[in-house]
Formats: sequence, structure tokens, C-alpha cells
Amino acid sequence: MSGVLGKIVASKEAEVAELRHQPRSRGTSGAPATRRPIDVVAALRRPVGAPLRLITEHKRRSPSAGALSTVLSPADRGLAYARNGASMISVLCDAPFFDGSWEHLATIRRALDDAGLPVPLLAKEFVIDQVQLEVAREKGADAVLLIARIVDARKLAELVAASRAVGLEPLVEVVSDEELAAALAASATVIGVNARDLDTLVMDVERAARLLAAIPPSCVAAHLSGLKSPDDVARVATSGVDAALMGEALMREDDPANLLTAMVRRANSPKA
Ligand SMILES: O=P(O)(O)OC[C@@H](O)[C@@H](O)c1c[nH]c2ccccc12
Repeated sequence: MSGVLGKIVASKEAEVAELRHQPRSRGTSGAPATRRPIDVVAALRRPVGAPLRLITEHKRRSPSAGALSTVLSPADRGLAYARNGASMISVLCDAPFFDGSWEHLATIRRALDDAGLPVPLLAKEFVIDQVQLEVAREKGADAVLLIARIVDARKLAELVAASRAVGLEPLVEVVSDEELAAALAASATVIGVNARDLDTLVMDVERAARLLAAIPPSCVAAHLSGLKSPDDVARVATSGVDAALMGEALMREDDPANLLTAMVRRANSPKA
């Protein structure tokens, strides 16, 4: 981890030390927040013949794209995604590099609950410690990203178990055969392949396709990064993976409804 990823992880070490000293919000009984999480595996698994599941992302900036649209509030963007066919919404929680926040997660959760939209939320963080899992759950996440690249295989297995223990489904992100092996050894069910190397920010779609094909059918396989158009979505849908995540393309839109609707149409009928 020489590039941007090393810097991000260093900033997380300081953040985790701070989170450990903050009081965790708990119910009056002293038990952790008890909202029942939404079944993420059911939301993302794609039965044969069913449409590709779309995961849409709330991200106000990224190291590769720079600043993205902030015209909609996090709540309104979350609602736009949920009302236009998102199967899950990924919410950037990292502040220094992605202009995200745990509060984005909490406000999107509240908006969806108030509107009666049972769409699961993925906490997109650089998780190196269990305390981040507790915060994610308190803020209303149903799933949490675990990036295999930033922890060793033993820690990854620990974090997968700890995620489930607090009621979060881990989505393990991999970029290599070794990381896929670590994800499977950690008994991850939902596995995402990032077509962009988080350290160098270089895209490699062929490597992603090869790794996605190596994920066993008992798991849920998701393509992450670099999908820009409805045609891109159609291509992934044809490959037979369960889900695809779109960030930047939707975040360039001040109103993402039209682009998302067009993507959903091609997810439903990729050959049209
Ligand atoms: O914006 P894109 O190219 O559609 O990619 C989205 C998503 O995959 C990307 O945001 C991402 C993948 N893994 C991450 C880990 C941390 C932060 C962000 C990410």
C-alpha cells in the first residue's frame, strides 16, 4: 500500500483511536440499537433469469474523480435511488478522502424508513477495527464493506465474524486470487470484485471479469467500479454476476433518476 490507500489507512488508525473513546449510543436497556437489519443476501442474490441487482452509491468526491454532485441532499438522493430501482445503497462514510460521513448513512436510513422503502444500506468505510462495525450498525447500516487489501487474512476472518455478530452482512472487496481465497476462507457470502485497484486507481476490467467468474455460485458476486452507461450495465448483466455497483456516473448527475432508470431497463433486458 504505497499510494492513496496507505494514506487512507493511516488516517483510519487515528480515527479508530478516537471512536474507541466516544460513548456508543445504546438503548435505555443498555442493549445496542435494535433495528432489525434488512436481509442483504436476499436483496442481492440473482436467481437464474432474473435481472442484475443494482447497487447505487452516495459519494460526494473520490480520489480518482474529484468533486461530484452535491445538489441533492443525502436523504433526497437516497430516496431517488430507492424509488428508481436500487437493490442496495452504498454510502461513503470516510470524510477525509471521499467527503462522506456516518451522518449521511443515518439520514439516508431515516429518510428510507420514513418513506417505507425497505432498501438495505452498505456502510462504505475502510474498516480496520470492530469499533467501526458498531458505529455502522448504530447509524443504520445493513451491510458493511470489508476491503481484503487493507487487513491480513486472519483479521479479515475476525472482521467477517464480528460484522455478523453485530447484525451486519459483510461485503468483502477483492482484487486478486489471493484476496478471493482469503474472502472464501473467512466464509464471506457476499464478494465484490473491484475493477479499480484502490492503491494505484488503475482500472482492469479483464482481471475483474476473470475473478468474478471464479466466485463459487453459493456466494453473491458483485462487480464494483467503472460502470458508466446503461450499455456497461447490460454487459455485466450478460456475464451472469448477481449485482453491480455504480458510483461516479450516478454522482455526476444532479438528478440521477433518468440514468438509473435507463440502467435498470438494461439490467432487465440486456439484449434490448
Ligand atoms: O465510482 P465508480 O467507478 O462507479 O465505483 C464505485 C465503487 O466501486 C467505488 O466507490 C469503491 C470501490 N471500493 C471502494 C472502497 C472504498 C471507497 C470507494 C470504493
